[in-house]
Amino acid sequence: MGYLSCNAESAIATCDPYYWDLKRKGRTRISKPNKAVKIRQFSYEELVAATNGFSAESFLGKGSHGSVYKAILDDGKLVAAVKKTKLLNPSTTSFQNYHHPNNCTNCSNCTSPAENEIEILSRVQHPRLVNLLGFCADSKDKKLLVVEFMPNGCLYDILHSNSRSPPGWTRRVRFAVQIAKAVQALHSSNPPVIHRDIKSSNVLIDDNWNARLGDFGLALRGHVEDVRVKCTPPAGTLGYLDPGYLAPGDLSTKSDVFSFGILLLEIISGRHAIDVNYSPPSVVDWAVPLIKHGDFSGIGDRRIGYPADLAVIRQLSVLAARCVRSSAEKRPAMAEVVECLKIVAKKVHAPPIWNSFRRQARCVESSRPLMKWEVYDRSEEVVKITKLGSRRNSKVSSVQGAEYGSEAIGSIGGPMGRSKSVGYFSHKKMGSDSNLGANKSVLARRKPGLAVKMPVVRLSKSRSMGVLQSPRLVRYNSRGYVFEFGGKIPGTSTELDMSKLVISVDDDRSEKEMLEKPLVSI
Ligand SMILES: Nc1ncnc2c1ncn2[C@@H]1O[C@H](COP(=O)(O)OP(=O)(O)OP(=O)(O)O)[C@@H](O)[C@H]1O
Repeated sequence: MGYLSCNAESAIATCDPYYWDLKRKGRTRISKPNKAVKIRQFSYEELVAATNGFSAESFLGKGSHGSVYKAILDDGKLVAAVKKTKLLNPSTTSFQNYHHPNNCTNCSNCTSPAENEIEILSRVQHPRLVNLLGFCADSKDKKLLVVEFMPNGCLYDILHSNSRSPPGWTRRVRFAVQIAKAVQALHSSNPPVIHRDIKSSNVLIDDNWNARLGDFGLALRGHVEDVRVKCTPPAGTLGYLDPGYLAPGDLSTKSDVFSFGILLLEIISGRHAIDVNYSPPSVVDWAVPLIKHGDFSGIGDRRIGYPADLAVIRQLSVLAARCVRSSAEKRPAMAEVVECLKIVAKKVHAPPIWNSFRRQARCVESSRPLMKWEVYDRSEEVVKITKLGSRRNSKVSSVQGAEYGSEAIGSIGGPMGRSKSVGYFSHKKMGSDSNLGANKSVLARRKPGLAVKMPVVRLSKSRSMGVLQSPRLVRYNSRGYVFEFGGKIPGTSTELDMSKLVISVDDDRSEKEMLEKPLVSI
């Protein structure tokens, strides 16, 4: 995507330099000025050798400022990414357009994105950033950046690629928390750093599948009085850019909050920031009216269905809507965004017993209206946990009521009804002799055309209790398969009737793995 620039050199930028947000909240702890991080200086020859002469095999991708290559350094002990900026055309480069008349060395108009990135990343390091390892200057004194290598691509590809299954809610929320923490770290550093280009293609995924914020070519570090901040014209990526950031003086940390809000909408919906296939094309113009009307069901990514706790979508959507408010002052600070997301993360994480089978389940009451992407008929929708003489089973019911009592989505308005999650069962509550005489429907995501292999559903507790097999395929549509199966676990006396329980599988494994391995292992 292109960069937007406008000439407004005289205004003064603000980036909450006096920490008004923190002071207003009674938190006056101000971090010490960031010390310079020790970074390494590489020789050009070293990088040429490490990238095999910047070969096609080492090529990782191309951005608006240049190309990125994989580099193997230190006899294979260090794998890094080398960012090689292209030769700059003075007529098209924004920083050249705004060249400071005095040719100062302190102004971002007079430094290249690579120099800017080195300047900032040599001061700020954080586990959620793509950190700088070193740099190098070529024979023409053009800077090359050496940054941490991110082997799992960028969030943009993960969200929008058709060739892999989209991430589930747990992973999406985890990414959102990690990106928010990265932005918060920038905003709370001293002096603050405003990234100005938060977008899914600048979020890279490390070898542990953690999200890292990268690409500091447009970032600004400084206080209101700094020449660098005062002279820098607006920039960013269309679709993510704060509409109120029209002159240098409009800049604040809240511009990043806006871009983060767009990114959050993208994470929730799987929609591009701008997509002409939608009306309106802008994700914010599309999503905010839906959120205002409480139509959270229309926001979630249709490819993955619902999270176990529907409050997850509601809370994410409301937070995103707050981030993209047109009035910058009304947007939350990133510290607040992080706190909100941590709460959502607790909801999206199932308790340990359910984590063990890495999927989420939900019961749906018959009174709830059908959601747009649900694949089962209303006739199958009646879900009830019935007590059949077991004290243990009654606990299961009451646990659900207690968990959801304060979080009834239906009370927010809109088409979402109150839902109950079987994800809140614990093996203690089920007891050692629980019986799952069950009729269940299991919905698994599945690509059309793949042969169906019937899953084995293991039912056990802390120890394996039995195996429920031979599920019956009820139907298939483009969203997946619905299985219905029943049976009793051997050696049990009480019965928990989970008739018409609907389990939607939110599983990050591949489709193949998901069908070949047991769907449910309690
Ligand atoms: N540290 C890294 N490790 C692995 N791949 C990277 C790394 N940094 C960038 N890449 C890859 O290189 C490509 C170009 O990245 P770059 O940051 O230059 O541009 P971009 O963010 O895609 O676009 P723009 O410059 O317009 O923001 C991207 O596809 C990205 O996946």
